[in-house]
Amino acid sequence: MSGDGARGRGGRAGDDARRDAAGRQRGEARAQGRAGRTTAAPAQRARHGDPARGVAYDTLRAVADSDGYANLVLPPLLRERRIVGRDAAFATELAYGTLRLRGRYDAVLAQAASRPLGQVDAPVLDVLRLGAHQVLGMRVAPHAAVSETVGLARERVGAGASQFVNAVLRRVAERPLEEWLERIGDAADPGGDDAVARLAVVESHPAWVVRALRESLVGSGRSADELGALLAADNAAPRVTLVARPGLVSAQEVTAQSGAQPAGLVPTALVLGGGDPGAVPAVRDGLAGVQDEGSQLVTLAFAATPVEGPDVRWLDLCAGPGGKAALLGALAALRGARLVANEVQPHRVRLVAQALRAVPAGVVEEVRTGDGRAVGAQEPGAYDRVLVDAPCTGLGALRRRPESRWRRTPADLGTLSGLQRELLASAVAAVRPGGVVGYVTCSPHLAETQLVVLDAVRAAARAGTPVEVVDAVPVMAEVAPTWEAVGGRADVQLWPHVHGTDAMHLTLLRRV
Ligand SMILES: C[S@@+](CC[C@H](N)C(=O)[O-])C[C@H]1O[C@@H](n2cnc3c(N)ncnc32)[C@H](O)[C@@H]1O
Repeated sequence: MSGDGARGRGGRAGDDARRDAAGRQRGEARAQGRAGRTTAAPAQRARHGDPARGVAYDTLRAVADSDGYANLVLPPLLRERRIVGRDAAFATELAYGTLRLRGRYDAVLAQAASRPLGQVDAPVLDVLRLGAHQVLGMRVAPHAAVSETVGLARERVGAGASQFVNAVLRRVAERPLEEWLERIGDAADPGGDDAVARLAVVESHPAWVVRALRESLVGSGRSADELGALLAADNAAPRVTLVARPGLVSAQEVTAQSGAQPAGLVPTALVLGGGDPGAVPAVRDGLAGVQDEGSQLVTLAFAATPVEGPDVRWLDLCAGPGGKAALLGALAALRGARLVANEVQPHRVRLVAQALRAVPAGVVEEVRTGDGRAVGAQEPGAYDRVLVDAPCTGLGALRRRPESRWRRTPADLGTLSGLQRELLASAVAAVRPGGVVGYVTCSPHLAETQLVVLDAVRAAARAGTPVEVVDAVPVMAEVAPTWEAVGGRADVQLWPHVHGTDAMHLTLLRRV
């Protein structure tokens, strides 16, 4: 099951061996009584209890109270409190894992608690969730997970609540994960005929997301039987993948600097075994970056698609924060092309400029702030290639954004797919006949992928700027030889449980 997967994968067993029974790290120095696990002063530790658990709790509260994003809230808190190394890794797994598996743990807690969860104050419920993840999803000894979490409750939400937390977590710790999964699955699906309801609670996804992902699997030529594996993959921490930007740095150089090893699908992608990617010299200098292998693959495939005629002016229509733009910039430099990077949000435009800092002078024609929907009318037929990496629900990157599955609603689809249609229509107008448009989402939802493309092809014909779908199979054979096309489809749909990437979608279109 994914909870086991989350703790079993990623080589954390070594870390676990070095923690004491309370989930605390026992480095050599600490074991010899020479050092604590953080740089916080002893007085501060005594006042604030376990800093790693405290930071995970504060992250959950910020996500709940201020609509924060865990991946934006947690890193600065770790820095501020000088929590580093294995402590930081422990806090990160505790916060992110708890957020991903919230639905599963709430179902467990609902059975273990003496009162309905709706009557439990939100801060107390967050403490309980953190405790449940330590007991059921991490290798923390149950008695220690309970006592440390009770300590956290006493400190943050009061003595009365801590007794309640103690009682509930003791009940949670009475059964192994597998038994809880049976129980919560049976409670959600008493008749044994509602696989979606069972998977939703066991694999901790909203039911509408489970249904949508099942449709996406089937619609992209895969089997609905893969659904459980897909959901489980969403619950595992993603590996950290680096991109060695071609022409700026070689994969071998990045490996020599970081120990990162080939990811497997595309030659630019390397998996970092551990450590801070920002400390790798090539990353610091912008020659390499942190980028999911799926993002690299769709960018490489877009750039490798043949255009008819000149191939000198490229546009990245939705460029922020600039990961794909930086890879495109590196490729453009090698191929004698120029790149325009467009983004609507000014603060993200600054990130694009930063991402492009290592691309040779003269290659980046412009990094601009603008509404991509207007570009087709403003610059008709002005580009040889246009990439539309569209704003989307992110349902393909749920493992990376731990809270997002609980925030998204089906209503988001309506708003986003309207915007996606407009952006794709603008891209089609901005590319010249013979040129190529790449339509990319980090969502596999059919309403954001195949349906948007279908409408765009029809709309383009009506608008007098017809396009055809380009078969991605020969392009993929060139950029990712191990990739296997499914069901004769011309587009590309990647999956975390199959490819180890985000569930990125790519359709290639050519103006005729
Ligand atoms: C999926 S992200 C792009 C990620 C980026 N290509 C990368 O690899 O780093 C979508 C981007 O589209 C931007 N966006 C949203 N609406 C837009 C519009 N009307 N015009 C241009 N960009 C837009 C968002 O601000 C966001 O930065």
